[in-house]
Amino acid sequence: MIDESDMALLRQGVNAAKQRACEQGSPVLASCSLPHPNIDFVQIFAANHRSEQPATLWAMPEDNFALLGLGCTHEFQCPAGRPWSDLQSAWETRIAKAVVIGDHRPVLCGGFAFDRRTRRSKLWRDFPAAALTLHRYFLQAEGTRIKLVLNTLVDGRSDCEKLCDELLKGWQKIVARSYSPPAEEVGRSLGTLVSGQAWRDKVSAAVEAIGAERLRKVVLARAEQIAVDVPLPDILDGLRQLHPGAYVFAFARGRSCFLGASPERLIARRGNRVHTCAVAGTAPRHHDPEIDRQLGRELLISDKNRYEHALVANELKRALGLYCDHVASPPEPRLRKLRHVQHLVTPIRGEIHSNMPLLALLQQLHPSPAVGGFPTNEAMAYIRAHEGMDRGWYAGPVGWLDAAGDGEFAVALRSALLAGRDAVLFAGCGIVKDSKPEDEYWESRYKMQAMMTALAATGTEPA
Ligand SMILES: C=C(O[C@H]1C=CC=C(C(=O)O)[C@@H]1O)C(=O)O
Repeated sequence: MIDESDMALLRQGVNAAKQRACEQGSPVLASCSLPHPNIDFVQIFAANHRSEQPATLWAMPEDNFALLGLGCTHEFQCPAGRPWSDLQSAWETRIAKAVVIGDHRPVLCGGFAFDRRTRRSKLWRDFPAAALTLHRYFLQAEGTRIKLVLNTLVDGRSDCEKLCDELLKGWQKIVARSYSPPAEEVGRSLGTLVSGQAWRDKVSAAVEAIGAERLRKVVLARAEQIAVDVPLPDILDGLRQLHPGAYVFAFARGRSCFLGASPERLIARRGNRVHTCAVAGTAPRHHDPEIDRQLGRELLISDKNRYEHALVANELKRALGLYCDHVASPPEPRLRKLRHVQHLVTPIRGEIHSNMPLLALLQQLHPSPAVGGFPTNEAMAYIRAHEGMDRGWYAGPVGWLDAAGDGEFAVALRSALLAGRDAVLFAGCGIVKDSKPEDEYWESRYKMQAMMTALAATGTEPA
């Protein structure tokens, strides 16, 4: 696993960082990467997500790409009212002085709350408004190539030999640990979940508000609480297998694990190329292929869904255009078939101005009308006043950012917050002037199936 030559590299990095720390009088990051044999990311995450926090799992099964982060070397947060680009500046400052040994770029993983202006409820207390973590242990898989990255902060008085030894022993412990189910039921008090009927009423009220006010679209979300008996490794494997084209993610903090399989890319940056995607407008799937195709054809020509979709695509293009050249997208939305629903999608690309931080663009794109509404400010005010729940990280951006400013963030949809044997599932629907409460309710249920199936549970509807 980690042999003597790897240890020598680690020592070299840590010693160099100590020397730099002495010169500048402040701690320096040592980041060392080593090749690693094949290892099951899901098993390692599940076995360690409670003891090595924060813990991150990120997988794009179809692309054979996965990240796993355990423990914290440093967490970058963003105080309320400050732009997210501050977080990126702090990261750049840290990385400019770092000692990096190996052919990798250090990576931060984490997420942002949907609405930084609402106070976190008890349910989401372990999830800050904005948190990107430099994990102590980090694994990256691209195809069959796996790298282990060890990150540690070194100061002028650090005992380098001891630091290296602790890192090594820590990793050995992680690999040896096996998954154990949660010891007790958590039994959290979740407050009142909105009943199905009450939510339909909220949709009716939103349709009226859309008729009467400047508001043209608002996304209303709902939550369902269920009991879960499936072990975490099976849930995560289920997500990977059921949704190979999705972003499969899990973030463990405190007693909770926020996980999901999102179909929605908010931003991906490689060099100056950026890609986003409008995903809005939904129809169910059907096991009969002919009916399924018919549902798809109807979705493609549905005025209501095309309108709902166009608000998202236009707004994403506008926001991208503020920081990018050559913004381009196909003229018509396409159909994307997921396991339980089909969506209208419009991929959009551009070339970002070279000095523009990814997190500045991310903040421009979020909340898109796919999760907030249109116009954004009116929709957010409506959600705050009427939705009646804290979305936490649901519908917020989650993903990763590397030392060169490349990264990828998905919108945290098709997700649930798991604590012990409780799960709270979330789903929302874009409400426009022609929305029908009953249809939207069923749409939200289909969307929840993405998680329900992996949790192998049937939803219990609050009365
Ligand atoms: C807000 C959600 O979905 C969004 C993304 C795709 C389609 C949507 C729709 O058709 O309403 C929503 O805008 C969710 O899944 O919780």
